[in-house]
Amino acid sequence: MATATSYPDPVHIAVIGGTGLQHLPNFTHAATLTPTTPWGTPSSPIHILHHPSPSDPSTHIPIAFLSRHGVHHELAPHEVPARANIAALRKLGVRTIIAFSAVGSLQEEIKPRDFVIPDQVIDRTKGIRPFTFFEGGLVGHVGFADPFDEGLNKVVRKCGHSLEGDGVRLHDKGTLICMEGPQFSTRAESKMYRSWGGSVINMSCLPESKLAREAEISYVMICMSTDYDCWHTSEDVSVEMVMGNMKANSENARRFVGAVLDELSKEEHLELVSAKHLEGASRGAGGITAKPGRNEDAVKRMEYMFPGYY
Ligand SMILES: CSC[C@H]1O[C@H](OP(=O)(O)O)[C@H](O)[C@@H]1O
Ligand SMILES: Nc1ncnc2[nH]cnc12
Repeated sequence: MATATSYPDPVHIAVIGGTGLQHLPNFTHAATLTPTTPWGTPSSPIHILHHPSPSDPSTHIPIAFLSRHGVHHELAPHEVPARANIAALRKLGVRTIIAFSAVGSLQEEIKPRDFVIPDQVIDRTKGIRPFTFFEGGLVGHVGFADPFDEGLNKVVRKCGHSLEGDGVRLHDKGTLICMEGPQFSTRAESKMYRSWGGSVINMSCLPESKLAREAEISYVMICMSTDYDCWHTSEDVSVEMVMGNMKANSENARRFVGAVLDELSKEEHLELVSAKHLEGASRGAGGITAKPGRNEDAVKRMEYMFPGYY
């Protein structure tokens, strides 16, 4: 059967898969989309998967899946077209993103293969990644005090804890350091991040989560620890170590994501996954540029996500 290349209905929930989580098997595949946005093409085709509705298994909830580093992990963290990814998801109707990431642990108690749901992030990227939709004649400033959606995080934590004792260990909170990479940190940097209160470290949360906020999409990140970076007495991080732990624990990672999708598909979470609480935030944020000063092309680009906003 030929794969559909379009999807007729809005899709509210997306999963962004990271290192070692390039597919979500065990879901019915409904369509493969290859959109182009004013910010380029996304990292990978977007797969629309059908998730059986918990209240009526004869119906389904569509889920969008995107592989952050490309289908074969060919995009380095600084090459991920985050604006195209987020814009394409928004255009599909996405209002909730469950992002997945392989992270280094900066704390003894966060052991390799443990899961962490961060509630804060420290930006250690270097400004070389395009990081905003608001530029070129349309200025906007959105709030980012709490980078991860607390309502969604509560649901994610509950799902993670429900799998505990079954191989899953979960830490409810944490400060994520997002570094530039692609090289791993020096030992001095790793120790400095610990002194800052960092819990885990990756190279992928930013600008992804900032752009999601600008796109009025709720965003959370499920992190899986793969190593102790290089501050610990154990062996220093390497790609082999990251991939080895990801592979060994990938079944738990998939079960975790599956449990979150099961829960979010319930009718009681409809309001939460529609991110009603973020609606209009970017209209106000972008209102700072007076109409006569708005650049036509910048406004046109934003029309892709927000028709009629500016
Ligand atoms: C392969 S180690 C470094 C790489 O792993 C993480 O990827 P992701 O967040 O997409 O799971 C980290 O952020 C780096 O991109
Ligand atoms: N130690 C580390 N530093 C940055 N990103 C990572 N992803 C997995 N382990 C990491």
